[in-house]
Amino acid sequence: MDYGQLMQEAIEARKTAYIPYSGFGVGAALLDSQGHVHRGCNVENAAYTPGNCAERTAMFRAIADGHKPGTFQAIAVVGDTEEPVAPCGVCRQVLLELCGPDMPVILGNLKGDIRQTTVRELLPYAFAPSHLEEQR
Ligand SMILES: O=c1ccn([C@H]2C[C@H](O)[C@@H](CO)O2)c(=O)[nH]1
Ligand SMILES: [Zn+2]
Repeated sequence: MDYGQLMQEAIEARKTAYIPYSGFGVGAALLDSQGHVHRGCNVENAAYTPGNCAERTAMFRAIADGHKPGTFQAIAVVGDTEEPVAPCGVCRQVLLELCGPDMPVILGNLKGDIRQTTVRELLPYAFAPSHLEEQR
């Protein structure tokens, strides 16, 4: 599966977004170590705060299906945006935890613009799991 195909999966995932409040649909597609895709969409809530982003839906779905942190190959994310969609800060932190700093992140929009980056580029100087193990 190439990144173009992964983006197509994200575009499909976006169609299931539950977005009664923002109207802003996002889709994500996470590629696992076996080449299988885990789709995610954003899921909103009347109380707003409980809403979940597409990226986290895809990651949590894969973890719940038994995949281990650090074993994923790439994630594609898409929104109907002028520029390739920008993941929120919370998702960047979860991407670091579950996908690691070097994993490719493919950002896109419905016009077909693509931006390839990494988790490290999206979250520099990050607070990381390893910091909890440091002793003084
Ligand atoms: O990368 C992003 C950015 C935003 N959203 C969602 C959160 C909310 O449901 C809506 C508007 O912020 O879009 C995502 O799912 N992923
Ligand atoms: Zn997010």
